[in-house]
Amino acid sequence: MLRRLILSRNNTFINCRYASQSMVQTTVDEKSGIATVTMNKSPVNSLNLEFLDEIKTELNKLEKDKVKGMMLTSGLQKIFSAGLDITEFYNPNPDRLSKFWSTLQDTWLTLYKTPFPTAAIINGHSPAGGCLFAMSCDYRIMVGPKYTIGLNETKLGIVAPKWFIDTMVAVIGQRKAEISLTTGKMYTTDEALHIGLIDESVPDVNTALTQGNLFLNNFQRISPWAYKMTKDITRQSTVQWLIDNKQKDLDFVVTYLQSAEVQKSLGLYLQSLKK
Ligand SMILES: CC/C=C\C/C=C\C/C=C\CC/C=C/CC(=O)SCCNC(=O)CCNC(=O)[C@H](O)C(C)(C)COP(=O)(O)OP(=O)(O)OC[C@H]1O[C@@H](n2cnc3c(N)ncnc32)[C@H](O)[C@@H]1OP(=O)(O)O
Repeated sequence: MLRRLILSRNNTFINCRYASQSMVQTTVDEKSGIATVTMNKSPVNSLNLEFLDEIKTELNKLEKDKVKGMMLTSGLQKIFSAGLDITEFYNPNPDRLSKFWSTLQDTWLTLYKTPFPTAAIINGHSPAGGCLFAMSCDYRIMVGPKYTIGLNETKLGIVAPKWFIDTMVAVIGQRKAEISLTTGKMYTTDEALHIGLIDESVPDVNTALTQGNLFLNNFQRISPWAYKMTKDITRQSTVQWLIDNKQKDLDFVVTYLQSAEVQKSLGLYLQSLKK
């Protein structure tokens, strides 16, 4: 791991930690203690095993370094994240599929439970797993108006797992989540703001980062212990369900994803993407 100091947008020095050929770049503003984690896996930030592992490792490092907050964003032009890498579960190797799903569970738990406040800077499309990661942050700022966000699993002929669904219910409520999930709706920025899936819509990424810093700076005046306890209590039932059902969730998903019917739907969906 290499470290260097670079000059940030607001002319303060930031501590930049990066690994050669890394898919995740992190900078930490020395003054505010706020980290920016940038996902950078071309072409669409699809979440495969190695990428998830890198994100999880980075989040754990930030926790160890006691950062004061974290913004999650994308280094790609128009995509926050295309969600889970479909090639991990289309014609999969069963061992790798198990490893992939356990890593997804652990990465999500790490992100959802961070002891520091988090903001998603959604600077591009954010379907499915991309939407899950954005919803797992404490606050969402999306660059409008061109991009879309949502849990579109039914459009792929698959079902969002219970913990994806519970995460969405926690953000927009049961009724809106049910409609969103069953229809696989991808919302425009304006629509997402209207239903509360995002907290702010802004015209460009610089404004999004400024607003993200503003949100995270609110916590300078909040006790970290009070913050963490409140977040733990609020998110407890969703987190605990997965902790208690990790193996069951894994076994079910691995079997379900390898069924002929699901594989057929995924094949057709992948073909439509290539077109
Ligand atoms: C009974 C059941 C009960 C309980 C449930 C139990 C189990 C459930 C089990 C499993 C659930 C699994 C959950 C999955 C959640 C997911 O995240 S699935 C992924 C969903 N993602 C998408 O649908 C996004 C698809 N992509 C797009 O819409 C567009 O690509 C995007 C808008 C992101 C970008 O558009 P554009 O810039 O035009 O790029 P391209 O479309 O040309 O794409 C570039 C290349 O990237 C490939 N690609 C795109 N997305 C993915 C992806 N998610 N995974 C892998 N590859 C992807 C695309 O094919 C192009 O490849 P090419 O260059 O043509 O080779």
